[in-house]
Amino acid sequence: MSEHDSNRRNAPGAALGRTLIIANPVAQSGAGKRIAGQLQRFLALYHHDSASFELVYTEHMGHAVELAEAARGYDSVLALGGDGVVHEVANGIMRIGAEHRPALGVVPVGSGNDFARTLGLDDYGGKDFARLLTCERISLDVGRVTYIPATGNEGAEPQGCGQAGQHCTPNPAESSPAPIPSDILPAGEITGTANDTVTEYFVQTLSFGLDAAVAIGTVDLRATVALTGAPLYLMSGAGVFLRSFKSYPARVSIDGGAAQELCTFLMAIQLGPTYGSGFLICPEADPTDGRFDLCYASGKATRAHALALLLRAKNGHHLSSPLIHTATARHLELAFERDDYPIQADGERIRARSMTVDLLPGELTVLRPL
Ligand SMILES: Nc1ncnc2c1ncn2[C@@H]1O[C@H](COP(=O)(O)OP(=O)(O)OP(=O)(O)O)[C@@H](O)[C@H]1O
Repeated sequence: MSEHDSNRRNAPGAALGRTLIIANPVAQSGAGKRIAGQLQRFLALYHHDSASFELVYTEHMGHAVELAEAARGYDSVLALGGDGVVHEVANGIMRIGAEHRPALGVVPVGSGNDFARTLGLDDYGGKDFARLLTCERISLDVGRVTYIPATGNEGAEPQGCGQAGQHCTPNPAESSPAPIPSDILPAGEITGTANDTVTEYFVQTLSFGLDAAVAIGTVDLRATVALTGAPLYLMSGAGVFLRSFKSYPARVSIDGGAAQELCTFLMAIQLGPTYGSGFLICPEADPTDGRFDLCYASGKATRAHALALLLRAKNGHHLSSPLIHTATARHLELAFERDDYPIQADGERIRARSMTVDLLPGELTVLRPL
């Protein structure tokens, strides 16, 4: 190898190779566009070969899936935005055959940034671009969820859960989730023929129940309040606990075991340890260990008790409660009593009556800053 080649290989940014940056201009209330411009200027000044970077802006929800799917031939795709855009870019990349799949990198400019936190980018201020150029390629596990999209109107109100108590028999008028516009399409790919089965991937979190309602609630809230990060999630959480507190009866089978009837107010299936902008729901979760970490609540809980538990999850202190259960898994079958449960994958809403969840070990190459 010549000295020139060696310098080039060790130059900042060499690990990225030919790179497509997919930027959400409206992420974090418009900060996405400003930070993408700053990144472009930084790369033009400091990178050894600025021609190997291309920047493209998303124009609408779901666009990042299409842009990433078309990135075959690139070495890396950087998702600039929040967890929603990371989710879409990951889904686009996963549609590319494994041998041609670019690596996923993140420039976190969002409200939650939980996937970035898993990669050690929690103190990223949107300006530390040099860190992007010194990174390593690692293989991370990916979650795959398969479901038939639901319309959101089927099923009776939950009838309660035996021992679970008052919280399982809510007043329907105060507890029905807001209807979801029909133009919100899943990030996943329609793979079925008869039933339009959707296959969708996630890189950080899949959950249903009150925690998912809080994440979904931030979407509307951020349009009206100038908050981001944990304060945004706490405000959304206050609304959910005041207006929509209830449990979500579900039938859950883990790794092919007998189905359990759960009356739970939350169930999280995690690849990384946090969701909801840093809530440490599964502190031991590790996206390189080939398994999901699960956390679910089961048993009688009042509204105040459930709220206290969720707040304690900010630091992982919820785990000492007898209501909280943990497990690990590679395969889950979930069936819900209704098809309008709040369900989120990396913060994006899914609407389904049942779903199958599988772990794909080491399927995604990810750029982790050193
Ligand atoms: N150009 C666009 N116009 C409107 N919405 C868009 C556009 N590009 C992407 N979106 C949608 O914006 C939503 C949120 O994007 P993103 O996750 O990047 O930022 P955020 O909401 O600020 O952060 P977080 O997801 O971490 O809370 C996603 O559902 C995405 O599909």
